[in-house]
Amino acid sequence: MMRSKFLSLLIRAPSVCRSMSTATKLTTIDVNDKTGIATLTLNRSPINALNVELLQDLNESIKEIEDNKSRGLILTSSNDKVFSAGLDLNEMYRPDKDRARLLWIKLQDVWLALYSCDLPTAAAINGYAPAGGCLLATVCEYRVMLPKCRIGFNETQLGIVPPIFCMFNFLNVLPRRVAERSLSQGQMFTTEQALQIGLVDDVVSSKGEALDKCTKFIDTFAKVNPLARSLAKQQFRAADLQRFQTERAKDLESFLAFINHPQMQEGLGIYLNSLKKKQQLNAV
Ligand SMILES: CCCC/C=C/CC(=O)SCCNC(=O)CCNC(=O)[C@H](O)C(C)(C)COP(=O)(O)OP(=O)(O)OC[C@H]1O[C@@H](n2cnc3c(N)ncnc32)[C@H](O)[C@@H]1OP(=O)(O)O
Repeated sequence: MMRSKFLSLLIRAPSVCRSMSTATKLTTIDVNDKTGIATLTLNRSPINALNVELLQDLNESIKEIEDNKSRGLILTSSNDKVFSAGLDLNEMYRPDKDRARLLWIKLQDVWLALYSCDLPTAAAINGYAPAGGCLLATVCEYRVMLPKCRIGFNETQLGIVPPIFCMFNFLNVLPRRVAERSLSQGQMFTTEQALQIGLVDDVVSSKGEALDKCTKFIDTFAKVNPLARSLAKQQFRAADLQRFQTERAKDLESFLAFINHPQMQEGLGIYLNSLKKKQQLNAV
């Protein structure tokens, strides 16, 4: 009797979240003790622009989640309007050479860690997700997004060639023709358009609902053997991973050559200024 009462209490116990990361990090990890799923939150104010430190913390957090044998990983943002603004343009404009190199290496590392992650991954896209933001969302296996946001690889609009790993992500999610066209045009999709073309799997009205949907997605694997699931995923991604490793060094050198080009620097300066001007206009 006592035992069954104890068991029923256990079953009914509310889910408890444990935080795994230290407060000094630009990411936080909360593990739901009931589901065993880890929520990894981007937490770099104001817009989760990906600088060296945020990418470093992301890498460490992904590793921590894998090492702690979580059942799945949900990626989201603490900002209620922006998932991630993509790469921190200040790291690319008039760059410090060593930091720029590090930035790209860390971005490659994050992509690799998520693309080859053993766990099921899902993105709760609770805000805008341009460029690097779209990369983080589309490297995951499932996406749910809030209305009135935008997502896409806008690189070519900025005169930037999207790296091959953007292509790998899109080809996993979109038909080839749509992937090629949207990458080469630098298209940004509204939430509704993203749902229509399959760039996101679902649309919900709150972050809480988005996290619930991601949990449900991860739960669809509950009865699947984890090793078989993980190896099946690796099998699908092996050719991309192989090509990435072959081209990784070249990809880094292209990025460095690209951002050090005077024309590119001029364009970046104008773009950064236009983003700041937008705020000045809003204040008038
Ligand atoms: C081979 C080379 C490959 C290189 C690949 C690059 C991939 C990339 O990721 S490039 C980055 C592309 N990102 C963007 O184009 C996003 C630009 N930003 C926006 O569209 C908007 O900021 C937003 C929709 C994300 C958010 O809008 P919101 O109104 O909430 O905020 P803002 O007032 O626009 O911005 C606040 C603040 O942040 C500055 N900022 C915005 N984006 C970036 C960024 N990516 N890097 C650095 N800084 C950024 C913006 O200028 C404002 O700054 P101030 O407060 O100083 O005015």
